[in-house]
Amino acid sequence: MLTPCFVKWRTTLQNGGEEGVVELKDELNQILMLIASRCLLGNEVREKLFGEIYTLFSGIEEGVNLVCFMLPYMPIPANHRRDKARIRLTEIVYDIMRSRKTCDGVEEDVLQKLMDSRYKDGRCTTEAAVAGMIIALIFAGKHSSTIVSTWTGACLLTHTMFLDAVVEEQREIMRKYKDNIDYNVLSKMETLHSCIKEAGRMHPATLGLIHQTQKNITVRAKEGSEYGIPKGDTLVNLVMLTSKLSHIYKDPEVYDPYRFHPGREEDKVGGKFSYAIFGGGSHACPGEAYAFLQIKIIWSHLLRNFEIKLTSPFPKTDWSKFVLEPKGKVLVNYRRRRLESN
Ligand code: HEM
Repeated sequence: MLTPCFVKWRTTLQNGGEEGVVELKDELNQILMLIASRCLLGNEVREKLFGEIYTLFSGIEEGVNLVCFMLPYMPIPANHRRDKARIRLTEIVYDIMRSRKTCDGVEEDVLQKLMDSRYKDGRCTTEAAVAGMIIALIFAGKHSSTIVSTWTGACLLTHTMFLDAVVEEQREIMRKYKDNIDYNVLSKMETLHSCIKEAGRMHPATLGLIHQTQKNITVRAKEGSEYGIPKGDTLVNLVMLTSKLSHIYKDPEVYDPYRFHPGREEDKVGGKFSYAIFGGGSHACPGEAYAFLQIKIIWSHLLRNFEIKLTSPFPKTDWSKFVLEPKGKVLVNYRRRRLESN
């Protein structure tokens, strides 16, 4: 299903040549938009509307900063562009849904699943609800994955030991499975998986999680003291702090993907919420497995087909954004290669 996305992306990445310099965040954003539009929205978008949808989502993403979050209705250009983009995206989704209904077309994508879904009481989903859910899903799926895959690249390209380990893992995969990368093969890329997971821990996309307690609970601190929290209270987990707690993660400021491997498993030391990059509880991210899958597909493809070097300094975090992303341009030099399996 994803091969056409890579073919389309390769043309952009290569820009006609075998080597060059590209801005990594932008490239990853494009491939993730291609994947999202194929898997979530369907063929119509990827074939005919990709450029427009890409621009509209950039308009929405521009509105994901702290000012727009605190003052969502303030008449500033970012809020205006976000709202205009949302209206146009809804129109596009309505058109796709209506044309599928008119032509009796059935596609294999999430949009179709939402269109065919029913509420518990038997009612069909409304057009407005489907459009809202699909736009939210694309945003949730593409934006955070772009950020985590860019941090993964920046971390790997500056840590030779782990880059070599991931490349060796790809060689091993190629020896065994050639280029037949399916779901099962992706689940065998354990080193790459840990490198992505560790990039997420070091650079969490989420500033904090805000949840409301549904019942009275008791929380025990590490020294043993207990705190009662009444039902209805709002709790905030500052993920960028909790993912660096030194009694859970040894040398938390060091990029060390092996901390998740058997024998160490530091993400389990503090209980099930030690690793909260994807949230937790009843509102935990439902797209976690999908996110790992797409980031693994992208980086395994890149490492097998390109030699890549980071040419700009290691990026800083952009604290003005609501979803924390690498600040400024992340430039990489690429040269096409075919990774030899022996
Ligand atoms: C690396 C990529 C991703 C990261 C870091 C991420 C992170 C998160 C976080 C922190 C939350 C809030 C959880 C909480 O409040 O406890 C969340 C919620 C959510 N995510 Fe993700 N996510 C990613 C990818 C995806 C993908 C690929 C999808 C779907 C295609 C997705 C769909 C959602 C949805 C629908 C929610 C709301 C869940 C609810 O409120 O019940 N996410 N995500």
